[in-house]
Amino acid sequence: MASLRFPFSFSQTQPPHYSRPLSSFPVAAAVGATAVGATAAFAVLTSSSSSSHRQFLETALNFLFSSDRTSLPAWGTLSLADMSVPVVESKSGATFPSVLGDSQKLCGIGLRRKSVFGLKNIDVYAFGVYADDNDIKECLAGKFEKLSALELKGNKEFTEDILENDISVTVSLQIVYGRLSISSVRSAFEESVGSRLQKFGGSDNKELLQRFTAQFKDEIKIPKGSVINISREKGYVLRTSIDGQEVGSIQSKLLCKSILDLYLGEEPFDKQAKEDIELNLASYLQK
Ligand SMILES: CCCCCCCCCCCC(=O)O
Repeated sequence: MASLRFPFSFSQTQPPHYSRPLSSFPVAAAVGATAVGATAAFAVLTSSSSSSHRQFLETALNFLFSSDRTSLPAWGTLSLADMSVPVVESKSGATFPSVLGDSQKLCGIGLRRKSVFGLKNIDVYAFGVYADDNDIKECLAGKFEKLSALELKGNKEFTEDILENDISVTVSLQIVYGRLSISSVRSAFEESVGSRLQKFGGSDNKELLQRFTAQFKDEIKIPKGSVINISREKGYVLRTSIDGQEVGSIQSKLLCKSILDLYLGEEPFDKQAKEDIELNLASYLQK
């Protein structure tokens, strides 16, 4: 039988490692558990089937029982973003801040693996998806607020509305493969974004794809640790920056949807990441 371990070895200075970290649901469970007693938290912890959720819950509990904590957040409103701890994608070691800019909260992280010459899979980049919770609420609360976060997870209409609507979202790619050239970044985008442009917009979008990939100019270096941020901003403006330097912006609803579809669509690069992201986005409607 598992034993109760309080406090966990949580350090405020060292970012916690999660392989699959960010479900508001277990955090909410942890917060709730504080109110009803550690026994309930223990029950949730020991019955959690997924080791990542278990890990995440442990961290949440650490936070709650940490001596550094000065005040308890309101019932059910705690998310990792509120804890302001960076999140580490455990397989690659890539670290993601829990909040981007003023208002975008980290909703989930994942890993993009790609097969090379059909032979072996390499880990190319880790990614984090950020969204503005107020935007989500403004756009989608009217339609979905009666459904629980768990009911919304996997709900096709909800996912479709996230892809389609003018909601601020950023996908942050952190390169983990050490020998990446900018031309391979261009061709990877050509393949993945190209297939989505075709799926949603038909075959007549070569020029749009070319405008997007042309942002990744030959002189740009992309060593391990480089960060490519791709943001959908208000008015369906897709802004791209590399290591904090803007490389271009393109106003196109179709392009925005095609990029987000890579991570949240029917065939996402990382299925578990998509689930975590959806659950967190859905939880914003409940707050
Ligand atoms: C050797 C493999 C090279 C792959 C480079 C991918 C770099 C970024 C591409 C982003 C879009 C995608 O993941 O398809």
